[in-house]
Amino acid sequence: MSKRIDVKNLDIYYGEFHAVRDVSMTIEPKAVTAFIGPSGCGKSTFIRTLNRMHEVIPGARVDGVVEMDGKNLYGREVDPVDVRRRVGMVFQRPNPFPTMSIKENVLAGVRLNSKRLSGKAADELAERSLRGANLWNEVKDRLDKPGSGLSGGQQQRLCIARAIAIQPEVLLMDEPCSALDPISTLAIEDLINELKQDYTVVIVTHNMQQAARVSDRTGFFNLEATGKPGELVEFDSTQTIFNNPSKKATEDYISGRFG
Ligand SMILES: Nc1ncnc2c1ncn2[C@@H]1O[C@H](COP(=O)(O)OP(=O)(O)OP(=O)(O)O)[C@@H](O)[C@H]1O
Repeated sequence: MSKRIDVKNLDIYYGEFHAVRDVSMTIEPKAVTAFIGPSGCGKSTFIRTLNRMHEVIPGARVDGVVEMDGKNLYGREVDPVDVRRRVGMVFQRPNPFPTMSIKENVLAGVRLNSKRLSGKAADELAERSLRGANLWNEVKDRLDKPGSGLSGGQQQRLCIARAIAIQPEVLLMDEPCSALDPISTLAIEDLINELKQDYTVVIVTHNMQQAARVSDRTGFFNLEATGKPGELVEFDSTQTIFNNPSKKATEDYISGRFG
Protein backbone atom coordinates (compact mmCIF):
# COMPACT_ATOMS: atom_id res chain seq x y z
CA MET A 1 0.00 0.00 0.00
CA SER A 2 2.75 2.44 0.84
CA LYS A 3 4.50 4.35 -1.94
CA ARG A 4 7.75 6.15 -2.49
CA ILE A 5 7.68 9.84 -3.44
CA ASP A 6 10.36 11.54 -5.51
CA VAL A 7 10.34 15.32 -5.56
CA LYS A 8 12.40 16.91 -8.32
CA ASN A 9 13.25 20.60 -8.53
CA LEU A 10 10.00 21.73 -7.00
CA ASP A 11 9.33 25.49 -6.78
CA ILE A 12 6.17 26.63 -5.05
CA TYR A 13 4.38 29.95 -5.52
CA TYR A 14 1.45 31.92 -4.11
CA GLY A 15 0.77 34.23 -7.05
CA GLU A 16 3.97 36.27 -7.46
CA PHE A 17 5.37 35.15 -4.13
CA HIS A 18 8.01 32.44 -4.41
CA ALA A 19 7.36 30.51 -1.18
CA VAL A 20 9.68 27.49 -1.55
CA ARG A 21 12.69 27.08 -3.84
CA ASP A 22 14.04 24.10 -5.71
CA VAL A 23 13.30 21.15 -3.46
CA SER A 24 14.50 17.69 -4.48
CA MET A 25 14.18 14.67 -2.20
CA THR A 26 13.06 11.07 -1.95
CA ILE A 27 10.49 10.12 0.67
CA GLU A 28 10.78 6.41 1.42
CA PRO A 29 7.81 4.06 1.84
CA LYS A 30 7.11 2.37 5.17
CA ALA A 31 9.00 5.06 7.01
CA VAL A 32 8.26 8.32 8.78
CA THR A 33 9.72 11.46 7.26
CA ALA A 34 9.63 14.63 9.40
CA PHE A 35 10.01 18.26 8.32
CA ILE A 36 11.27 20.81 10.78
CA GLY A 37 12.30 24.45 10.49
CA PRO A 38 11.44 27.95 11.69
CA SER A 39 8.01 29.49 11.22
CA GLY A 40 7.29 30.63 7.66
CA CYS A 41 9.98 28.53 5.96
CA GLY A 42 7.36 26.66 3.92
CA LYS A 43 6.94 23.28 5.64
CA SER A 44 3.14 23.33 5.43
CA THR A 45 3.25 24.75 1.94
CA PHE A 46 5.57 21.97 0.83
CA ILE A 47 3.59 19.13 2.40
CA ARG A 48 0.40 20.40 0.73
CA THR A 49 2.03 20.04 -2.67
CA LEU A 50 2.37 16.30 -2.04
CA ASN A 51 -1.38 15.80 -2.42
CA ARG A 52 -2.16 18.79 -4.62
CA MET A 53 -3.95 20.66 -1.85
CA HIS A 54 -1.74 23.68 -2.52
CA GLU A 55 -3.42 24.43 -5.81
CA VAL A 56 -6.89 24.89 -4.26
CA ILE A 57 -5.68 28.34 -3.13
CA PRO A 58 -6.36 30.89 -5.91
CA GLY A 59 -3.13 31.85 -7.70
CA ALA A 60 -1.13 29.08 -6.05
CA ARG A 61 1.01 26.90 -8.33
CA VAL A 62 4.10 24.71 -8.55
CA ASP A 63 6.91 24.13 -11.03
CA GLY A 64 8.68 20.78 -11.02
CA VAL A 65 7.80 17.16 -10.50
CA VAL A 66 6.34 15.08 -7.67
CA GLU A 67 6.39 11.39 -8.54
CA MET A 68 4.68 8.60 -6.70
CA ASP A 69 6.31 5.32 -7.64
CA GLY A 70 7.60 6.98 -10.80
CA LYS A 71 4.36 8.67 -11.93
CA ASN A 72 4.14 12.46 -11.89
CA LEU A 73 1.24 13.59 -9.69
CA TYR A 74 1.17 16.82 -11.70
CA GLY A 75 0.88 15.08 -15.06
CA ARG A 76 -1.79 16.51 -17.35
CA GLU A 77 -3.90 13.37 -17.27
CA VAL A 78 -3.86 13.08 -13.47
CA ASP A 79 -7.05 13.91 -11.55
CA PRO A 80 -6.20 15.89 -8.37
CA VAL A 81 -9.19 14.33 -6.59
CA ASP A 82 -7.66 10.91 -7.18
CA VAL A 83 -4.31 12.16 -5.86
CA ARG A 84 -6.02 13.36 -2.65
CA ARG A 85 -7.63 9.94 -2.25
CA ARG A 86 -4.26 8.24 -2.54
CA VAL A 87 -2.45 10.76 -0.37
CA GLY A 88 -4.48 11.41 2.78
CA MET A 89 -4.03 14.35 5.12
CA VAL A 90 -4.49 15.05 8.80
CA PHE A 91 -4.49 18.67 9.94
CA GLN A 92 -3.21 20.62 12.92
CA ARG A 93 -6.58 20.98 14.63
CA PRO A 94 -8.77 17.91 14.83
CA ASN A 95 -11.67 18.65 12.50
CA PRO A 96 -14.34 15.96 12.87
CA PHE A 97 -17.75 16.86 11.45
CA PRO A 98 -19.37 17.98 14.73
CA THR A 99 -22.92 16.76 14.22
CA MET A 100 -21.98 13.46 12.58
CA SER A 101 -21.69 10.32 14.66
CA ILE A 102 -18.29 8.79 15.37
CA LYS A 103 -18.96 6.02 12.87
CA GLU A 104 -20.18 8.39 10.15
CA ASN A 105 -17.13 10.57 10.69
CA VAL A 106 -14.90 7.59 9.97
CA LEU A 107 -16.86 6.80 6.82
CA ALA A 108 -17.25 10.39 5.61
CA GLY A 109 -14.29 10.35 3.23
CA VAL A 110 -15.31 6.99 1.77
CA ARG A 111 -18.87 8.23 1.19
CA LEU A 112 -17.52 11.42 -0.44
CA ASN A 113 -15.64 9.21 -2.86
CA SER A 114 -19.16 7.98 -3.70
CA LYS A 115 -18.50 4.43 -2.65
CA ARG A 116 -21.67 2.56 -1.75
CA LEU A 117 -21.27 0.49 1.38
CA SER A 118 -23.64 -2.14 2.71
CA GLY A 119 -24.40 -1.93 6.44
CA LYS A 120 -22.05 -4.81 7.21
CA ALA A 121 -19.21 -3.46 5.06
CA ALA A 122 -19.63 -0.03 6.67
CA ASP A 123 -19.47 -1.55 10.16
CA GLU A 124 -16.38 -3.56 9.28
CA LEU A 125 -14.59 -0.64 7.69
CA ALA A 126 -15.41 1.64 10.63
CA GLU A 127 -14.08 -0.95 13.08
CA ARG A 128 -10.94 -1.65 11.05
CA SER A 129 -10.15 2.07 10.69
CA LEU A 130 -10.82 2.84 14.35
CA ARG A 131 -8.63 -0.09 15.37
CA GLY A 132 -5.94 1.20 13.00
CA ALA A 133 -6.13 4.58 14.72
CA ASN A 134 -5.95 3.01 18.22
CA LEU A 135 -9.39 4.39 19.07
CA TRP A 136 -11.69 1.37 18.84
CA ASN A 137 -11.63 0.35 22.49
CA GLU A 138 -12.45 3.87 23.63
CA VAL A 139 -15.43 4.40 21.32
CA LYS A 140 -16.85 0.99 20.43
CA ASP A 141 -19.81 1.48 22.78
CA ARG A 142 -20.73 4.91 21.47
CA LEU A 143 -20.28 4.76 17.72
CA ASP A 144 -23.56 6.57 17.15
CA LYS A 145 -22.70 9.50 19.42
CA PRO A 146 -21.36 12.74 17.88
CA GLY A 147 -17.63 12.95 17.12
CA SER A 148 -17.53 16.33 18.86
CA GLY A 149 -18.10 14.56 22.21
CA LEU A 150 -14.57 13.11 22.18
CA SER A 151 -11.47 14.62 23.79
CA GLY A 152 -9.04 16.53 21.58
CA GLY A 153 -6.66 13.58 21.35
CA GLN A 154 -9.52 11.20 20.56
CA GLN A 155 -10.83 13.60 17.92
CA GLN A 156 -7.40 13.66 16.28
CA ARG A 157 -7.32 9.84 16.25
CA LEU A 158 -10.84 9.95 14.78
CA CYS A 159 -9.49 12.16 11.99
CA ILE A 160 -6.67 9.67 11.44
CA ALA A 161 -9.27 6.86 11.29
CA ARG A 162 -11.19 8.91 8.69
CA ALA A 163 -8.00 9.40 6.69
CA ILE A 164 -7.04 5.70 6.72
CA ALA A 165 -10.60 4.53 5.97
CA ILE A 166 -10.11 5.59 2.36
CA GLN A 167 -7.01 3.36 2.25
CA PRO A 168 -4.50 5.95 1.12
CA GLU A 169 -0.95 5.04 0.16
CA VAL A 170 0.60 8.04 1.86
CA LEU A 171 -0.45 9.86 5.02
CA LEU A 172 0.50 13.52 5.46
CA MET A 173 0.27 15.06 8.92
CA ASP A 174 0.65 18.78 9.40
CA GLU A 175 1.53 19.37 13.06
CA PRO A 176 -0.95 16.73 14.20
CA CYS A 177 -0.15 17.15 17.91
CA SER A 178 0.12 20.91 18.24
CA ALA A 179 -3.37 21.22 19.75
CA LEU A 180 -2.97 18.22 22.06
CA ASP A 181 -1.87 17.63 25.65
CA PRO A 182 1.27 15.53 26.32
CA ILE A 183 -0.62 12.27 26.94
CA SER A 184 -2.66 12.55 23.75
CA THR A 185 0.55 13.51 21.95
CA LEU A 186 2.21 10.29 23.11
CA ALA A 187 -0.81 8.29 21.90
CA ILE A 188 -0.51 9.88 18.46
CA GLU A 189 3.26 9.30 18.38
CA ASP A 190 2.74 5.60 19.20
CA LEU A 191 0.16 5.45 16.47
CA ILE A 192 2.50 7.09 13.93
CA ASN A 193 5.05 4.42 14.77
CA GLU A 194 2.48 1.73 13.96
CA LEU A 195 1.16 3.43 10.85
CA LYS A 196 4.55 3.27 9.17
CA GLN A 197 4.20 -0.51 8.91
CA ASP A 198 1.57 0.14 6.23
CA TYR A 199 1.95 3.70 5.00
CA THR A 200 4.42 6.25 3.84
CA VAL A 201 4.08 8.83 6.64
CA VAL A 202 5.13 12.48 6.34
CA ILE A 203 4.86 14.79 9.32
CA VAL A 204 5.47 18.50 9.86
CA THR A 205 6.31 19.30 13.45
CA HIS A 206 7.47 22.27 15.47
CA ASN A 207 8.63 19.93 18.16
CA MET A 208 12.16 18.74 17.54
CA GLN A 209 11.96 16.05 20.21
CA GLN A 210 8.93 14.73 18.42
CA ALA A 211 10.77 14.61 15.11
CA ALA A 212 13.62 12.80 16.84
CA ARG A 213 11.22 10.33 18.48
CA VAL A 214 8.98 9.42 15.57
CA SER A 215 10.86 9.85 12.33
CA ASP A 216 13.36 7.82 10.34
CA ARG A 217 14.40 10.71 8.14
CA THR A 218 14.29 14.44 8.77
CA GLY A 219 14.33 17.41 6.43
CA PHE A 220 15.36 20.82 7.75
CA PHE A 221 13.80 23.77 5.93
CA ASN A 222 15.02 27.32 6.41
CA LEU A 223 14.78 30.72 4.81
CA GLU A 224 17.52 33.31 4.40
CA ALA A 225 15.31 36.24 5.28
CA THR A 226 11.66 37.23 5.48
CA GLY A 227 10.21 37.50 1.99
CA LYS A 228 12.78 35.08 0.55
CA PRO A 229 11.77 31.57 -0.48
CA GLY A 230 12.16 28.68 1.96
CA GLU A 231 14.72 26.01 1.06
CA LEU A 232 15.46 22.46 2.06
CA VAL A 233 18.82 22.90 3.77
CA GLU A 234 19.51 19.31 4.73
CA PHE A 235 17.75 15.98 4.46
CA ASP A 236 19.16 12.86 6.04
CA SER A 237 18.54 10.11 8.56
CA THR A 238 17.04 11.56 11.73
CA GLN A 239 20.04 10.23 13.61
CA THR A 240 22.43 12.24 11.42
CA ILE A 241 20.35 15.42 11.43
CA PHE A 242 20.21 15.46 15.21
CA ASN A 243 23.66 14.12 16.04
CA ASN A 244 25.92 15.01 13.20
CA PRO A 245 24.36 17.50 10.75
CA SER A 246 26.54 18.58 7.87
CA LYS A 247 25.28 22.19 7.65
CA LYS A 248 25.90 24.85 10.25
CA ALA A 249 22.35 26.22 9.89
CA THR A 250 20.95 22.80 10.80
CA GLU A 251 23.20 22.53 13.82
CA ASP A 252 22.26 26.03 14.99
CA TYR A 253 18.57 25.24 14.67
CA ILE A 254 18.80 21.85 16.36
CA SER A 255 20.77 23.25 19.24
CA GLY A 256 18.25 26.07 19.71
CA ARG A 257 20.50 28.88 18.58
CA PHE A 258 17.72 30.27 16.39
CA GLY A 259 14.19 29.56 15.23
N1 LIG B 1 -2.52 31.08 1.42
C1 LIG B 1 -1.39 31.77 1.34
N2 LIG B 1 -1.27 32.83 0.53
C2 LIG B 1 -0.11 33.54 0.43
N3 LIG B 1 0.99 33.24 1.13
C3 LIG B 1 0.96 32.20 1.96
C4 LIG B 1 -0.23 31.40 2.11
N4 LIG B 1 0.03 30.42 3.00
C5 LIG B 1 1.32 30.59 3.38
N5 LIG B 1 1.87 31.66 2.76
C6 LIG B 1 3.24 32.14 2.93
O1 LIG B 1 4.15 31.14 2.51
C7 LIG B 1 5.28 31.12 3.37
C8 LIG B 1 5.43 29.72 3.97
O2 LIG B 1 4.32 29.49 4.86
P1 LIG B 1 4.06 28.08 5.53
O3 LIG B 1 2.78 28.18 6.31
O4 LIG B 1 4.19 27.02 4.54
O5 LIG B 1 5.31 27.99 6.53
P2 LIG B 1 5.57 26.98 7.72
O6 LIG B 1 7.01 26.65 7.68
O7 LIG B 1 4.61 25.85 7.66
O8 LIG B 1 5.26 27.91 8.96
P3 LIG B 1 4.68 27.54 10.42
O9 LIG B 1 5.76 26.72 11.05
O10 LIG B 1 4.55 28.89 11.09
O11 LIG B 1 3.38 26.82 10.25
C9 LIG B 1 5.05 32.21 4.43
O12 LIG B 1 5.74 33.37 4.00
C10 LIG B 1 3.57 32.41 4.39
O13 LIG B 1 3.23 33.73 4.77
